[in-house]
Amino acid sequence: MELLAPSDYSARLTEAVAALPAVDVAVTDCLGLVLAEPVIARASLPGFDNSAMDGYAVRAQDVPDAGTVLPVAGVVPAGDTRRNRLEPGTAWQIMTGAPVPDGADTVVQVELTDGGTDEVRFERAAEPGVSIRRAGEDVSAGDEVLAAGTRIAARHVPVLVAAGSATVRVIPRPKVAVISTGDELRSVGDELAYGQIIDTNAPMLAALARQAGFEVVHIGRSGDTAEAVLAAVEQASDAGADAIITTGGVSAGAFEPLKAAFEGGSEITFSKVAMQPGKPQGFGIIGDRMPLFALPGNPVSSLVSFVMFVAPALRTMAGRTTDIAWLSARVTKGWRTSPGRAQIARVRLSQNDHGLGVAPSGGPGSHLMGGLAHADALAWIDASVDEVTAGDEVRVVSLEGEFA
Ligand SMILES: Nc1nc2c(c(=O)[nH]1)N[C@H]1C(S)=C(S)[C@@H](COP(=O)(O)OP(=O)(O)OC[C@H]3O[C@@H](n4cnc5c(N)ncnc54)[C@H](O)[C@@H]3O)O[C@H]1N2
Ligand code: MOO
Repeated sequence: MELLAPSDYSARLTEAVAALPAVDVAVTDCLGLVLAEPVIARASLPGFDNSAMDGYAVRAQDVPDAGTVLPVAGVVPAGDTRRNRLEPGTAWQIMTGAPVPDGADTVVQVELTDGGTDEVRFERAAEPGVSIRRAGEDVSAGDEVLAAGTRIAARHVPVLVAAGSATVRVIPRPKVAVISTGDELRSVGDELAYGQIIDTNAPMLAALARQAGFEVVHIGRSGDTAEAVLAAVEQASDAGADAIITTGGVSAGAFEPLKAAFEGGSEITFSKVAMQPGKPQGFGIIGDRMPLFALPGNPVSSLVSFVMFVAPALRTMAGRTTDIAWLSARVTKGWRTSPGRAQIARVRLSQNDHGLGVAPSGGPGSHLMGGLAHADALAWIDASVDEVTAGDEVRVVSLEGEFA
């Protein structure tokens, strides 16, 4: 079977999926989601002229000199819903955020006065237009405050909330189900007979999916028969999943349950990708538009496949970027790699005077979980390269964030 270039394989997956249908979500619950429509301000911001300082609202012309004394008409606290009026020759004591009385054209901060409550003495002449935050100077009602396609971050929340909509139309977070396959698998805490191992891939893939910003709705496991796989897939889809990730059973052994369940049908295509780890892959759309990613069983192969192929496709479903957040780093200690397949190497990053440095972390075996825990990034090494040497520039993606 011909080896596919990783980029071609990834494109095949991202092109086969689509953004989920938009839904309305409370503005307070939309962190990390992508706007399906622009957000239009229902109200101007600020909503009214208000004071930027604690002090006195006056007409500047009434405070022409240092030493001017004016009677204080009252106090305007923040939240005052009265429509106050300033009579010429008087002052209102005013607090930060309080509405400026009609007729006042400036605010003198309290530090420049004697702070009086019945009458107030000013230390210097007042300038017009000081310390007033004008209605609409930030946002005007009807303005587009956020464009469709914006992924909501904390910095967007104030304007989103203040703009006055209780809900926003967003693309929901894809719901993911994870299924591990293999008769040898047991759960953490179970007694292991000789030949059995703990299922590490299902918990790892669930963690990867959550780390990348998706929701996990089901974690299942299947034995090594086609019937068991099909039953597990049905359970995952009953759990409300938008996408299913399986691990194991996609290579050349005598018991390859994913292949047994789907090979020969038209739904899942099994491929070999020119990448190490992560060569054997399966993907297809099953039933009613359900993407199924069939990843290799070796734990590191599974992790690399998630970062390289599954996460970009799930991001497409979430309306997010397909791009992986590659950074450029300079190799500080070299390593050998076997040519023919792109190597996705486990590495550690360091910061040095020249920028980001990168060194290998552990061996290349796809079963090495201890070493994986010490790597904090993956480095892309082209298929044509057989030796990476100190000083080479390589692309790396951090394993700490969302990979995008
Ligand atoms: N004759 C060949 N053998 C293999 C080939 C090949 O091309 N020809 N490819 C190798 C490569 S590369 C990979 S990667 C693996 C992929 O194997 P499968 O996807 O079929 O996965 P399994 O055989 O089920 O398991 C492989 C390995 O990983 C362990 N495993 C599986 N699931 C889990 C889990 N949930 N948690 C922890 N560990 C798991 C499993 O016990 C095996 O050791 O195939 C190579 N073989
Ligand atoms: O492709 Mo396998 O993932 O090399 O170990």
